[in-house]
Amino acid sequence: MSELVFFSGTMDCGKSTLALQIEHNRSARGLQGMILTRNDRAGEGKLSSRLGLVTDAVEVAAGQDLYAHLVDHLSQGGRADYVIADEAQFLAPEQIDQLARVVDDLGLDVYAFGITTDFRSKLFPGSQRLVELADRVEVLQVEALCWCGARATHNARTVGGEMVVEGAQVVVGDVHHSAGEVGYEVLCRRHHRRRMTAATARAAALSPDVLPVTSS
Ligand SMILES: Nc1ncnc2c1ncn2[C@@H]1O[C@H](COP(=O)(O)OP(=O)(O)O)[C@@H](O)[C@H]1O
Ligand SMILES: Cc1cn([C@H]2C[C@H](O)[C@@H](COP(=O)(O)O)O2)c(=O)[nH]c1=O
Repeated sequence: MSELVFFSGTMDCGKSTLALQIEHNRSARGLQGMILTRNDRAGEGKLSSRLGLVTDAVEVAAGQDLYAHLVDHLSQGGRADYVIADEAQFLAPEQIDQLARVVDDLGLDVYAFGITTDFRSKLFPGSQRLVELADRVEVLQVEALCWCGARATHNARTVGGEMVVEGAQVVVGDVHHSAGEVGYEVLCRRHHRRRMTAATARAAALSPDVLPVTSS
């Protein structure tokens, strides 16, 4: 029975790497996947991992009907044995419904990869729909860690190392970024709630206010 599977986790936990591994293992056995993505950091029509692997993908457009895309592809003699959708948080809820229809009506497995929540710890609409519709939600085994060593469960957006809570939901970026740029950092819930990033924790530790007071 074909399935819609949502592989979810924070940024930088290995989702795209797993997508590329699934693709590699299936293509090594002669299967052919339809690889979809949207707004990958490597550029349009790319699915990339921080381990350096990258493959070509179909860049999903806003409003594109993904079920119709698959039907057109197959009816024109193209082949698709399964579907991989990376950065699935950026898909519209309707597009997730179309992927569910690909599973149910075309009998293809669909593997979707994405972050569940945004920098304000609110669900992305596409991820919400995936949680609602997926046959399985899989949390990745490799733990991304907060600066304190706890499992990272939340994505913070940072500017100059400080966490921000205002701004557009979608801003493409990375956990590795230059100083001053908008970037991201994964945190545990406790430190996300306290808006405490690695940089602000370091600054607080160095602050004279928190140095132990010596009694004389
Ligand atoms: N130099 C490295 N050596 C080993 N593993 C690395 C290295 N750089 C990145 N990684 C691994 O790659 C993961 C990020 O993979 P990626 O697929 O890009 O994440 P995601 O798609 O979830 O944002 C990191 O959590 C880490 O496990
Ligand atoms: C938290 C958050 C993230 N994004 C963007 C930043 C990246 O371009 C992607 C996530 O990619 P990854 O492969 O999982 O690292 O999402 C965003 O636009 N808005 C956010 O709130």
